[in-house]
Amino acid sequence: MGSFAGSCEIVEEKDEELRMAKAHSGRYGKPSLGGSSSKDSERKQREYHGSLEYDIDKLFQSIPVKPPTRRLLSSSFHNNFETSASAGPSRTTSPSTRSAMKKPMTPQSPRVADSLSLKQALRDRCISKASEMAAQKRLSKSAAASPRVSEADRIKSLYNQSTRLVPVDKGKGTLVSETSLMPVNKDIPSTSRSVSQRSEEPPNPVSEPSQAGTNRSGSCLSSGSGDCEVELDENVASTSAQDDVQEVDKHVTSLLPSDSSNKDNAEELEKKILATTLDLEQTVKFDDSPPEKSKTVRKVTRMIPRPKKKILVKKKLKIGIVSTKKDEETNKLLCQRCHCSLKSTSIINNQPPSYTTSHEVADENSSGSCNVSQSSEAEIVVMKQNVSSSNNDSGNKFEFSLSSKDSLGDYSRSTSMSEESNLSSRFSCGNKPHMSMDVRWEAIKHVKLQCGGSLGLRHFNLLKKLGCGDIGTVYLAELIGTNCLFAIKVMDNEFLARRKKSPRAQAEREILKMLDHPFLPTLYAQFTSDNLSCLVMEYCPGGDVHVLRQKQLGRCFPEPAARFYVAEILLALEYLHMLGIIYRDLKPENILVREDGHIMLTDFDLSLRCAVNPTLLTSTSPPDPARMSDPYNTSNCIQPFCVNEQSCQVSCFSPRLSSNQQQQGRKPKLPDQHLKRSSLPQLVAEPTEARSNSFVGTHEYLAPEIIKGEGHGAAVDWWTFGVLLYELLYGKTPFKGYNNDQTLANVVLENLKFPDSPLVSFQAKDLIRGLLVKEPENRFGTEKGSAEIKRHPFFEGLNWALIRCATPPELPDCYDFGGGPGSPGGNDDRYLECKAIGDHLEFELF
Ligand SMILES: Nc1ncnc2c1ncn2[C@@H]1O[C@H](COP(=O)(O)OP(=O)(O)OP(=O)(O)O)[C@@H](O)[C@H]1O
Repeated sequence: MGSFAGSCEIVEEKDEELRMAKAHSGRYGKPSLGGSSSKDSERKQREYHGSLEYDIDKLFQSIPVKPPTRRLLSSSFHNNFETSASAGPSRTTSPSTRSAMKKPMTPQSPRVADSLSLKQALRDRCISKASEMAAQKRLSKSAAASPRVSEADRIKSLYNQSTRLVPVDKGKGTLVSETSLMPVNKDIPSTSRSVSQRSEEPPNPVSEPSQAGTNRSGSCLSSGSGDCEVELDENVASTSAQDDVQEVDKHVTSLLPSDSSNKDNAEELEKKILATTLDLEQTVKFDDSPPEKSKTVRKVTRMIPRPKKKILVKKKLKIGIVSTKKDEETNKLLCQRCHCSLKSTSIINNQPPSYTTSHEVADENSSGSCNVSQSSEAEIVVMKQNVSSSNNDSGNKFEFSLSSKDSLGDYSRSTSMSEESNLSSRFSCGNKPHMSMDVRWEAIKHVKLQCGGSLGLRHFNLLKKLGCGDIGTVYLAELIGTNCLFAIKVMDNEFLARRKKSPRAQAEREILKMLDHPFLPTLYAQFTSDNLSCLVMEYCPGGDVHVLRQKQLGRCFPEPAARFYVAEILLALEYLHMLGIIYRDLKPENILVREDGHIMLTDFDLSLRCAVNPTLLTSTSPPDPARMSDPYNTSNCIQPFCVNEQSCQVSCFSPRLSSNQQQQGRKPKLPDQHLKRSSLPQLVAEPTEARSNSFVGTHEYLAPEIIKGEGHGAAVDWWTFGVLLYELLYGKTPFKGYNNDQTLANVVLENLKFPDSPLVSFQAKDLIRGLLVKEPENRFGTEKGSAEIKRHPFFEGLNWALIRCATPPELPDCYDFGGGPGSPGGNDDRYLECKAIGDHLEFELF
């Protein structure tokens, strides 16, 4: 109150104060007696000036008093108070306000009795006003926080989830690599203390994820399409995060039930809180205890947005390669780093060139920076991998080594892991049967033969840059002396090592070597040249599906086209899962379009490798003739060139009945109605037990379990598959928010909604609904993998075995080969410059 009165009345003149003081001393003081009494009166006057009474009197003076009715007075005060309050401190300079304030200061002083009652009224009024304001403040807070108990509970539980150490499911024996779970320090009594203790620890630099990102510590995982992919670094403590943590604690505490009915406000606030919580979910790890008893070391990390151009390392490395015109006798390649020339024996009589370079040999023999000793002739790769197993506590890390005679993956290996039999059979395939008739194999073989087996960058004409990723740059290249085009991914080993991205590059390389599928890239060769690691892959001239979608009418695909693309993706994912590869980065940007319009899924550096145990689910029922006309039947192909998909899967991947089924002679549980009608066995090769705690992917495509940090497995690929289908059909992703945090919050909390337009079939929506189930255990595909998805009515009538012979959707005219040597736009003198701009490393071709 004092402050109210004071602030209201401070504008009045001094003489008026004096007058009031006198009146006051007259009223309450004793009569003055001589000199001492004058001193006395001065003292009293001083005391009075600082007293509450003075304030009240001042306030009183400012009010136009109409003695007959106290009510009127109150109301009048109220009005004046509001006026003055709204005028704020600037009242002192506002003439209008001042005049208003002066108004009550008319000479008509009220009588003492009136004054007392008025004072009381004023005091009451001020107190009630203050308490009213405080109450309003409280109300607005609590109203915003929790009008609906269920919402609050939901958020609280989400918060709790985020703060809980991921439980180990002993029954399933799934969780591995829980390296992100910090031990609980019971000695640390409070939240803030635990945070500060953490921040006192020496800063721990960003650490690289274990193979394929199986823990939460590590560096930013990204690929260059402008989306953000993040991987948490739990080792970086920050004091600002401490504030955030406390803020979230406060938020969550305030989410207690209240009686407010302001639902809209509350929802908005909840979302905000959730966004903060979610953000912190990524950045902070708590324990389960209530804040005041928190004992856990909080690990702070930061979401790192994925820029179009990757922020990498500060490095200035220039490697230039110059080649002279093709028809010249000597095809020179100049290294800009040391300006040595890479000699070529030229293209004489159409002989492929052969080059020698001193440091290329050295590079090939050096282990580089990625713990991999490489050469095009022989290679020993040591990989560590976290694999799910029934022994979930240990994480069951295993290690295996691969050796190769040939860079294309003819391996012999030694491993302690029995489940690898299927992997080894893939490795031994060597020359990619589905591409065995491909002229590009022949061309590569031919050049290798000519140059003594040591294929290098010098054998290629780099025609143009196709794109820049997080770990390397991809060029369109022509194998010199042939008309064969390739996409070459060039990665700088030193750079990768410095940025601790070598394991990602290695994982990608290893996965590429394993692949042999029409909808996945073929790796034709790999070599290391000038400390640059190069992967020679199949070139896709059709661009990516993201760009292709932008070119569609309404920026979305017609349903048949979308169905075609997702069907091919489904087969690719099925194959990857069979190999124990969880892809984890499905999005249109990673789906390239081949020249023939079919697709190719690329980019495996975020993929997780794990054990898989393909299981053949059989039925003992006799063959059902009706199934031959079953639209879901995939083996009724009459085309001579068609390989029966199911029998192929059986023979290629040697699935076996699960040991339980074999031992108990039990009839396996059938996956669905369609299978019940079928007598053919069904292959389920889903790595259902794989678990990772990495935070990887692209915001709009991240599965809820990744966001919540609950640990994830192969089901994330079925979630992203649902998001993909949605985006292809509707031209946008289902949970996109106005920023990344909002998107993450939406993924976890928002219900799936379908726009009214474009019109999409019930089947498509039904499939999307099944895939975008937030709980992975209830998600379509989780249990039986692609087998159950393929049988969904959305794919009715699709002949899976023949899809690669089907006519793809029509492509817009977007082929661009960039011109070859000698062709318009072609560039015969080539420079490959690897330069660093800030933190960004870029290879330039000019
Ligand atoms: N085989 C290919 N054929 C045609 N273009 C390709 C091929 N491979 C890659 N590209 C293009 O090169 C770009 C960079 O590819 P890259 O895989 O290095 O990066 P990314 O997809 O951003 O992934 P990341 O950053 O995770 O490595 C891609 O966006 C794609 O457009």
